Amino acid sequence: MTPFGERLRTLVDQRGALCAGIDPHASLLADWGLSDDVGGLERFALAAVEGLAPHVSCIKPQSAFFERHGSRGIAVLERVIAESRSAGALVILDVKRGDIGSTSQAYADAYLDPASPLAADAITASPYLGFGSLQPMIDTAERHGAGIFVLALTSNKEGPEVQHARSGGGTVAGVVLDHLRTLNAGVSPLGSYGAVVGATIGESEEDFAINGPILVPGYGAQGGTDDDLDRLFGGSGGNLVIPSSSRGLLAAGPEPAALADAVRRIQQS
Ligand SMILES: O=c1ccn([C@@H]2O[C@H](COP(=O)(O)O)[C@@H](O)[C@H]2O)c(=O)[nH]1
Repeated sequence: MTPFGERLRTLVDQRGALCAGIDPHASLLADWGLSDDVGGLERFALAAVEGLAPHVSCIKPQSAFFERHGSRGIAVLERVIAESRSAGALVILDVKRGDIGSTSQAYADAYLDPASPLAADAITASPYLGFGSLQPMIDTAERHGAGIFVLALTSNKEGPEVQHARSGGGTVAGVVLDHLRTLNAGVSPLGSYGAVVGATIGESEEDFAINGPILVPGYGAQGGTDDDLDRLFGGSGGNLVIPSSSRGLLAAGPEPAALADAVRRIQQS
């Protein structure tokens, strides 16, 4: 399998960098006139895939909103992954997994091994049990040409307590970025190991040049703007910045054509 970073680079050149999040909040189901049950979830998620997946490089389903509907919700997530990929998008499954190494392997088997029904092109992962605890995920991603986006500076206001803490000469987030830089070193056209950096983090002195993708949630509903993207990442050449919007796009539904228009408006802005 072609490595994730290379597949992402190619697709962004064709479709632009925007990532569309599929977060079936109960309030959005209500806004779309759907019931907060697995039937409503399925109609919501598949309409979102139809309107968004043919037009963006990445679809990012938020696993939690499917898990809250139990096993039938997970079955809908499997369809979202399969149908988004059929529409040509790469799927970044937002599961933020992280655990001791032996359990990390089980997460890797679930989400990164193509033999699994939940396999995605990439996942989000938490390094806060120590970056080395992610090694089974990294090895599995390497074997199957998948990607991993590791939380560095998250978009929520509580993140700095941990992520700005000092470790060695820099911050904890800086250590995470250093690990990613090392993993991606020398890879062309782009490494497969990305960072998650929120559009809402304000000023930052971190070095974001990791030769890999930077997934930027917080764009749209949380207040992040194009100016924030320019300010934070304008100078970090070699990266690929992937802004991700969920509620901001989904508010345009339920018509798939209206969702597609919302994508076009952002892509042209
Ligand atoms: O730092 C982070 C990491 C992940 N997220 C996730 O992204 C979406 C954001 O949804 P919006 O509706 O566009 O606000 C959501 O799934 C979060 O869990 C994040 O927001 N910040």
